[in-house]
Amino acid sequence: MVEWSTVTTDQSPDEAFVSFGEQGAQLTYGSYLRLGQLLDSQHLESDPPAHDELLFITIHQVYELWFKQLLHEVTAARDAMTGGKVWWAQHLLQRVHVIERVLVQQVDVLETMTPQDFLEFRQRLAPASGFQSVQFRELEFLSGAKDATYVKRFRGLTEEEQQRLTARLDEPTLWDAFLDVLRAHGLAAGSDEEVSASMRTVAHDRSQYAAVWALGEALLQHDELAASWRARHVVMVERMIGAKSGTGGSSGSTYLRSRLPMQYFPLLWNLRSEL
Ligand code: HEM
Ligand SMILES: N[C@@H](CC(=O)c1ccccc1NC=O)C(=O)O
Repeated sequence: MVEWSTVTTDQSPDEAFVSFGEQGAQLTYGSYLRLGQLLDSQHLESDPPAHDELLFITIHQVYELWFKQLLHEVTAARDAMTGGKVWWAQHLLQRVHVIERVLVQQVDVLETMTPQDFLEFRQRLAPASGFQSVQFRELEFLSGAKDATYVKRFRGLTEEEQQRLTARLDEPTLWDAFLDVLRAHGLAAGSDEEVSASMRTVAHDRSQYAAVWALGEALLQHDELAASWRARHVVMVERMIGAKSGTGGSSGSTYLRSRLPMQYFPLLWNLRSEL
């Protein structure tokens, strides 16, 4: 059997390890990832501490980190479409889909919490609510579902958050960028009727318009995955709080169910009826 001591090296294994990657600035795993800040950001409202509140905070923070990543990818995908780099937009949208599947599946983790255990700290949360997630709303606006009334309905936004949302209302959406792609391929994209006719052309001549068809399908997938998240969220909400009103002041599941039919790209869905 070969022992550590028989390995031929002019350094002991310990010294070799210590010297590895320590040139110049003293970057460490923890300093690079700012773990001091990150792991000191879970502050419970309940007192005495409710066991499940750490899970509740952690899961929301993980969602917000992924929302940040999604905004990064979706913005870049939009810009790639407008800039004529359809292949890059396609690549980024595939990543967006994988992250969105993770977001849907993550509901399973929170559903290991029982309604009784949630009620131990729920009353401490009002008037806060997921309704106030600025990044979630930014993603909706960026995807195509702009609704200025949400900016007014938000209470307690910081100046910076207000500006971020207003900026998203002013900037082009994924859908605007897709219309740029249609035009770049010589397809009309003025009115809804023109866009629908162009999409029928694309659908019926896929060998000619393969990249445009694939991009439309990637957008539809993004839309479908957002719908999946809303559907899982509302069922989880009914499991946790039934028909109670929400801490954010809405009717709760009735409000959330009214949001289920939302579509980012209605013309891509209508196309299915016209084929
Ligand atoms: C125990 C788990 C949860 C319950 C009971 C719950 C409940 C609710 C309720 C009742 C609303 C409607 C607004 C209001 O509060 O009046 C809402 C909205 C929302 N929640 Fe949750 N939620 C839960 C977990 C989550 C998680 C993990 C996220 C992830 C970020 C989230 C994100 C959102 C968002 C983005 C909205 C706004 C939806 C929209 O306006 O379409 N929620 N939630
Ligand atoms: N709106 C939820 C509470 C809740 O889930 C929540 C509270 C504060 C921050 C984020 C939350 N998540 C989703 O709404 C409720 O009515 O029970």
